[in-house]
Amino acid sequence: MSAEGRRLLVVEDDPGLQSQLRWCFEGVEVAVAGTREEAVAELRRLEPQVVTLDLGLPPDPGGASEGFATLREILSLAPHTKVVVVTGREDRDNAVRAVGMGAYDYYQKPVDAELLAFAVERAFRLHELEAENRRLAVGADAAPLDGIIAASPGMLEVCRTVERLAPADVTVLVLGESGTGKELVARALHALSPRRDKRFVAINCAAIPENLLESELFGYEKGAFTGAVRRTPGKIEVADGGTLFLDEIGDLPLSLQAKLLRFLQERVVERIGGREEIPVDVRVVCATHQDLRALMAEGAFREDLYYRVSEVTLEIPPLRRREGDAVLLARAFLERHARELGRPVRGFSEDALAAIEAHDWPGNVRELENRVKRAVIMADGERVHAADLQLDGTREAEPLNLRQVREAAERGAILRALARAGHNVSEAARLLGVTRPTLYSLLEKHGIPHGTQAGTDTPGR
Ligand SMILES: Nc1ncnc2c1ncn2[C@@H]1O[C@H](COP(=O)(O)OP(=O)(O)OP(=O)(O)O)[C@@H](O)[C@H]1O
Repeated sequence: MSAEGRRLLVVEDDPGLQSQLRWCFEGVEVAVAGTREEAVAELRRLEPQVVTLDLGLPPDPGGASEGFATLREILSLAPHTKVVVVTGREDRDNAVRAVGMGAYDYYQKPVDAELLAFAVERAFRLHELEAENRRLAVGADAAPLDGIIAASPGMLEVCRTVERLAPADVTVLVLGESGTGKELVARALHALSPRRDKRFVAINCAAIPENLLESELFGYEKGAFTGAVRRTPGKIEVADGGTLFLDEIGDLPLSLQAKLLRFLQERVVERIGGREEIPVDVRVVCATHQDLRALMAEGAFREDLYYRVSEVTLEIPPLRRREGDAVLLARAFLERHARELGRPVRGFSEDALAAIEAHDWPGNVRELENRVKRAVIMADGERVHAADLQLDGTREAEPLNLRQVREAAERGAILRALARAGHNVSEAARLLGVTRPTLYSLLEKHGIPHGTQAGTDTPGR
């Protein structure tokens, strides 16, 4: 916001002081308000970074009740605003109370324009610094391991185990419900290992049909089957020197279980249609949300393979059993998505926080992230409410001004068009009835990411 310049709102009912203060701040756009209603209207219109607020406003010019009410309203609508309260000479108690309520500073009358200008200058500078810090802090949240947000004892223990296991080449089996962060843990094992500069190759055994899975894993020679037009290395080979992450190992068909077991024992692969044994040095990490012991009992999972892949097992607790993590994660996702989507959303209402804590999160962190992302798009004001998360509770957020409502509507329309157009910008522009360059500048304006998406088999991140 500060990129558009410094804006100051002077809330003062004395006409003499009003005209004096209007002109004493250089390089600052100034608006003046004489009452609480005017102040809130100007706050919505101007979006000032700094407000000077005379606590003695009508109908209580001798007291401070109206000033306090105004302060409360300003800080609830625009919490990052720096408010400098201006009080009578004898009124230090109220000044201190105002600071306790969240005002940035106080200034006692009689007004010395030069001194007040200093206080206002400091407030602008602090606002700019804080805005910069907020920008930098996004994503650098409590991170016991790079990329993993956690504070609960259960997850911190997982992180400590990851640190201990990462340097060793042991095969790790990561267990946990869907969406608990198993892939994230596998990536952390890679990132903290000496293999970090080589590739992390992920393959989801449940997502690929059996006949394709074999060629995906082991590769093939030219002419090995119809359509095999050129020699293609498999994922295992591609991961040479790095880490191979086999997700949903419980879904690996029995025929491939035998082949994988052979690879784990002998550390060589043979491409389909090939004769050569190719030595491959990979660290294998597997994951599943299934009960492998039950699968073994049914004969659906080989016992010898189980013992190979589970040299060490690591259990990721479900989100409902991580005390305090849901709110921590929700805050981090809100900051991240608000920034990426360019939405003016700053936090959660009380009812939203209560709902986040009360919810069972059957889809774990993935469900939480999806709900927060959706809420960031849907929220009308600065706060996300329980209703935006589609959790219980229905209190409506109050938008700051019409510009914010318009921007939210504009952004919503763009996101829907992009989704409908499969992220094809030309097609989305056509759906929206604007030119491609116009859409590009709108994407920039709203900070909506566009362009290619990262794959899962990029070299270690
Ligand atoms: N502790 C965490 N901190 C930050 N992000 C997390 C955390 N746990 C999970 N995530 C995010 O949640 C999403 C789901 O995580 P991930 O894909 O690792 O789960 P998974 O257990 O492998 O899921 P599945 O079993 O469905 O494959 C990802 O976007 C991941 O980045």
